[in-house]
Amino acid sequence: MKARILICDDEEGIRRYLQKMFLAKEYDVETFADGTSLLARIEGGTEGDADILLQDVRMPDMDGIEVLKRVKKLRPAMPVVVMTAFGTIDAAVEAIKLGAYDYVTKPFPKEKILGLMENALQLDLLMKENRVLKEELSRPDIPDNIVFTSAKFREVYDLTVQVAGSDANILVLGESGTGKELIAGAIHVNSQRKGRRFLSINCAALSDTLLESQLFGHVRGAFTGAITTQKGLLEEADGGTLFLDEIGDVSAAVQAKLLRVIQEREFIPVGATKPKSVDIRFVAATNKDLAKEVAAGRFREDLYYRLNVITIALPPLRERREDIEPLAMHFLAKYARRIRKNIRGFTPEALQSLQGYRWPGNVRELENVVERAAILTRGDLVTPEVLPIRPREDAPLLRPDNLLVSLEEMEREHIERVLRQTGFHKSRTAEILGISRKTLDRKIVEYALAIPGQGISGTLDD
Ligand SMILES: Nc1ncnc2c1ncn2[C@@H]1O[C@H](COP(=O)(O)OP(=O)(O)OP(=O)(O)O)[C@@H](O)[C@H]1O
Repeated sequence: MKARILICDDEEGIRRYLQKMFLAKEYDVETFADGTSLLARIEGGTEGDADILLQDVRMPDMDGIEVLKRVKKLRPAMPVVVMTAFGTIDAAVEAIKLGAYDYVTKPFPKEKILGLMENALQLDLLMKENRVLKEELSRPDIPDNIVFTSAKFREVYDLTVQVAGSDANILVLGESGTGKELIAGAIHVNSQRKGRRFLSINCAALSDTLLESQLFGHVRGAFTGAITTQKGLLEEADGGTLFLDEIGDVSAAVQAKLLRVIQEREFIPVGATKPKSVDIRFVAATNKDLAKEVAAGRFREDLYYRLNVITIALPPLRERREDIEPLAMHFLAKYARRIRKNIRGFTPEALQSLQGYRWPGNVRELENVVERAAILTRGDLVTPEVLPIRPREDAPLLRPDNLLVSLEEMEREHIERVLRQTGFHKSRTAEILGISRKTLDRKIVEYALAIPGQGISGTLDD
């Protein structure tokens, strides 16, 4: 698709020169002789109908900087390149501060302006793609993908749909990997807010400072490294639903700030002075016993009551074994399709072994096990050999007494065992081991531990 360029300059000669040059490069071009007509065009247009603006900072009818400010307000994401005359470098600096992509000083060679515009358009395209990807990533598998046959889960699902419309905050409880995020997504799509955004954040995976800036956003210069103003998830999720995973891990300071958002429906971005108001439904989840955390003084009681207007408790997989087969078939179809293999199902022995296992990591562990099996299976049925679940793996490792191993080896084995037991849930593993998430990530890389679905860990990302 051709990019559409808006050009605003009071000199007719420049307008004609630029128009001819861009048309020759197959761009669509619209020209404007003053700020008023340019703003009228942008105001009347729709999002996405112009890709970039090339604007003179000197205008006959109004200050070019003022025009830029208004343009940025109307179309914050549209890249703007400003043209300045010799001796007006201050205006160029001001324009960049206000969010212009770059500037050129007149007179400019043709190649320079063409190159600059192409770069700006390229960057804009990347940013757009990035935004789409981010949205896709934050979207969980929703209803169609909730698989179950057990009466226990049916009860939970019915309750979910029933309370979804109420707009009350909801607390989802359940062991790691039981589908808490999936249920949060189902609450969102069954609510009035379904046209708006569903965003989620794992409160345990981030340091306090990072969590705060992710949630509340920050203004430029709020802390070292804050080179631009960044909107937080609260602002992004305005009108929609925000899923706070592992709420039980939030520090006292962030708990206080969250309480304020829920009570007053407003928050202050990090480094800002003025509050912003928001309308958000909160769905929080934890695998901790929050009531116990409250009793122990680690979680604010008032926040607990604000979040826990309604509770949905997800049963662990071992208490609803009827769901194992349909879930296994669902994941097998998903992963076989992804790797383009034709696998019909499981042999009776494989199925039996799936049904006999305790599933400490619940559905997430089952999904990982099936994904691995899909990769390793050669025929059209999954056999027990490719299922990395043996009753032995639940049992402690036995080793002849005379076989002495290093502390390191012990550490490696222990970390691996806990990872397995939690269904490769890193935050939970770190908690059990009494180390930070960061340390755990480092050790996973150091010991080259295999995380299902990720292969051998080579990065520090989750
Ligand atoms: N009933 C279900 N049907 C289909 N997929 C499911 C179901 N329950 C869970 N899953 C899948 O299992 C994985 C783990 O689920 P989810 O992330 O919702 O669990 P969670 O309880 O939020 O985990 P954690 O406490 O570790 O954050 C996801 O990939 C999810 O899609």
